Amino acid sequence: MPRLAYLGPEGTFTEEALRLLDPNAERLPRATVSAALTAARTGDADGAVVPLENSIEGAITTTLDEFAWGEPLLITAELLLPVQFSLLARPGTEIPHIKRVYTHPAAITQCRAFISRELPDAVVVSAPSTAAAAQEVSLPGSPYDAAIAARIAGEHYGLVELAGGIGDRSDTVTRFVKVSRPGPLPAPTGSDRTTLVVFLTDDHPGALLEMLTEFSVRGVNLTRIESRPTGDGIGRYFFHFDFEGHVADARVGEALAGLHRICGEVRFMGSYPRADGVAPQIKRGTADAEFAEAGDWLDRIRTGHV
Ligand SMILES: O=C(O)C(=O)Cc1ccccc1
Repeated sequence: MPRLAYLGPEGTFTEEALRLLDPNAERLPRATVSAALTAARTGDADGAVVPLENSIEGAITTTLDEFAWGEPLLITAELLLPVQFSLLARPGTEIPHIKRVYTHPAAITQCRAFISRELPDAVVVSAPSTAAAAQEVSLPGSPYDAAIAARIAGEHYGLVELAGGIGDRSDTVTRFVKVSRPGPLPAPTGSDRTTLVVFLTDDHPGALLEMLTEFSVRGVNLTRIESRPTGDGIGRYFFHFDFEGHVADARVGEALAGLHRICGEVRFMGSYPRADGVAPQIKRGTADAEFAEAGDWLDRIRTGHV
């Protein structure tokens, strides 16, 4: 039974994602994404489940930066989870009396319309997670009047639901990933995704285009690209890429090798099954068999067998 750390406490969306990814895992709640990843790195846990991005606000930057700067980890699975938010409070609280709301920043950005319509005068404070907010609000002396969290977190911490489905959109999805210390890769399934972090050592005109060209000429379809500051001053960035395919695919392997040749550092973050099961688009001339045939053709030339 794997032991998986996650952004806790009990009742977070991350816990729901973990239960779906690995129903048999032992769950080890941690207070932050960083603490969950540290547990995976040190061996306190066999792996971790953390949020990576959502369909409204984009990346969870703590996760991206941990992946780039921390000890290497490997993504082995992903999950897309539709999330529904509820306004939760101690029994007896009424919406007009709510002055201070506590929740995770991703919930604040996804419930903006509700907050400005129903709680225009409330101060909204960032919490380490939605369930941490619900837990805090449940304490009798809490400085907060309400939390925004999953309905189940309200049930868990003895809060009542004052409003449900309060997200700006009903179709919001969060993408979670399971990570472990580097080891064997999940086998290719025919519907896979690969994640990389790429650092440039030599900034010059066209550097980003050169990276993109490595994908483009091999027919590799990108599914996410993100730039993050390196911290070394304004204008200094590194890049995250997600794209279709598995590193075992010839076109993906060739693109990686090309990036390795032209970029400062390429951190391979894993090839793993896609949660949506979508098969990659394979352009003419970029299938494994076509790469193999072209390699054989080149060998014949080089060995004088044309
Ligand atoms: O705080 C949580 O419950 C999390 O798992 C992070 C999060 C917050 C809001 C939307 C999706 C994930």
